[in-house]
Amino acid sequence: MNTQPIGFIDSGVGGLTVVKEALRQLPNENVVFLGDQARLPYGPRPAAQVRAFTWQMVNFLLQQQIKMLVIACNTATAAALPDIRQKLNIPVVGVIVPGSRAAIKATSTNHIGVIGTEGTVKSNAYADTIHGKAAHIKVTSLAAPKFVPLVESNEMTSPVAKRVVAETLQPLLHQGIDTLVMGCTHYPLLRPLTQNVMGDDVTLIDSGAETVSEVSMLLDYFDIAAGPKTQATRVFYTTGNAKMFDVIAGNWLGLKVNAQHVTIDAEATDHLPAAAPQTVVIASKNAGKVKELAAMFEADGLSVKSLADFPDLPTVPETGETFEENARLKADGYASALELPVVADDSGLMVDALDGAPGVFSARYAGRGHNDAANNAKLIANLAEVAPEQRTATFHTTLVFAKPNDPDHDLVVNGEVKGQITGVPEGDNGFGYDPYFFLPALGKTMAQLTSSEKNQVSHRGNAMRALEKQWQQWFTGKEDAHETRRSE
Ligand SMILES: O=P(O)(O)OP(=O)(O)OP(=O)(O)OC[C@H]1O[C@@H](n2cnc3c(O)ncnc32)[C@H](O)[C@@H]1O
Ligand SMILES: [Mg+2]
Repeated sequence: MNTQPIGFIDSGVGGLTVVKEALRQLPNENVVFLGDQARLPYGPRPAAQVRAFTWQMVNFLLQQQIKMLVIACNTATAAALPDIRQKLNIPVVGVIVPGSRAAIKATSTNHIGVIGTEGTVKSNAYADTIHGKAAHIKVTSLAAPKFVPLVESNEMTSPVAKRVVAETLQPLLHQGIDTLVMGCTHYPLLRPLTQNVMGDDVTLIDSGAETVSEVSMLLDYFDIAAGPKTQATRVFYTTGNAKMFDVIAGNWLGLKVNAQHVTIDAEATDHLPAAAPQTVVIASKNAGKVKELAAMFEADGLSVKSLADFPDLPTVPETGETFEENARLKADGYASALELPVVADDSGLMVDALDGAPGVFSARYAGRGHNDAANNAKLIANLAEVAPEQRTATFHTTLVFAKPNDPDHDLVVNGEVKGQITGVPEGDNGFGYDPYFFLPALGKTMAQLTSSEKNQVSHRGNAMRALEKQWQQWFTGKEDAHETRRSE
């Protein structure tokens, strides 16, 4: 009996598909998992770099006294398994041989498809392994580089995921493939979408699940299984964002996961060029705003989250006196709490006849129990004596984009639009003061515009266009200093 843990490593959350199978097949075993999300994805990286990163993960887990190592990542298995197996004196299991073996068993047309990351496909590891055992089988491999980002941003069932999966798998259809190897441990999280596109006649092989059968066999062979009375522990480490990891891992494993953030080699990470983020959080509780802001980032290929995705996060109070102060408070506060890049918007209506009110108090204009209707009622009451031509007003937005724990380098942009406050509300679109905000040039209120029409003229649209020009450069650290300085 041996109660030391089995170690699992992966570039991200994908290896959890193997852990899930291990919890099912080997419930008495202690498990320790490390995901290297800070340096994800591994797929496009050169093999030598994948090997170096994999060794850093291995060394971290060796300090946890593991009795067996599972490389729950196809890219890392293809790049590093022989080397690691040769140098460690504990059993080391990869995912490629078990997946290949299961595929050979399943095929009757003798044509196997393999999907994997660019690294796995380029290495030819599946084709070589399959041909080493059964040379007559035809193997068609296809890289699916968009799958890992979908899974890591928890987008497994979204319409975008559906489209990406259908488009990616297109070249594998109508070729007589009856067995498809999901050659990346992230892919089983997209299993329903994959099965749907390939059709029910195609057998999907989950290399990770097959790997656990091999682990089970080796535990017996080396006589190192944990005894039946073990109170099993499951420990999770990530080099990335622990909160995000907990959400995905918790859903997938059906456990309460409390991952610990670790740094396995800060020096190696520091030398890497900053990659553009995959996920951006819009730090707003206002669904109208989130919808308008999300459209831009999604068009730039990012996955967008909002505060609605993090319901337990404490609210950052808006105690500033200007739009910029409030937007900075929200962006910096949420970015450091979430350890993710965050965009915050502070916006409001400034009415000239009311000396710029409600201004930064636009959301809470009506005081306790405020809502859009109460705010609008107070606005109209305060303007009752003001002639229509004097009811000029400006909508203002300040957007602040913040990286985690770097408040001195926020990106700040502004946008405005001018109009007039009408006495009679018109239109059902938009939110807040939109039904009363009349645009003389269009002869309509903001609430009479569709969302894309509003975006073309609005304060937020103008600010977003300014942000769109700058954010990618700013994010990778090549920003022009004057764009980020604190405005007076
Ligand atoms: O702070 P968050 O969670 O982002 O949401 P909020 O609604 O409290 O946002 P603000 O503090 O920036 O207050 C902005 C208020 O200004 C008004 N407002 C801002 N942009 C608007 C728009 O495009 N159309 C109509 N009203 C708008 C509306 O009443 C908002 O509640
Ligand atoms: Mg607010």
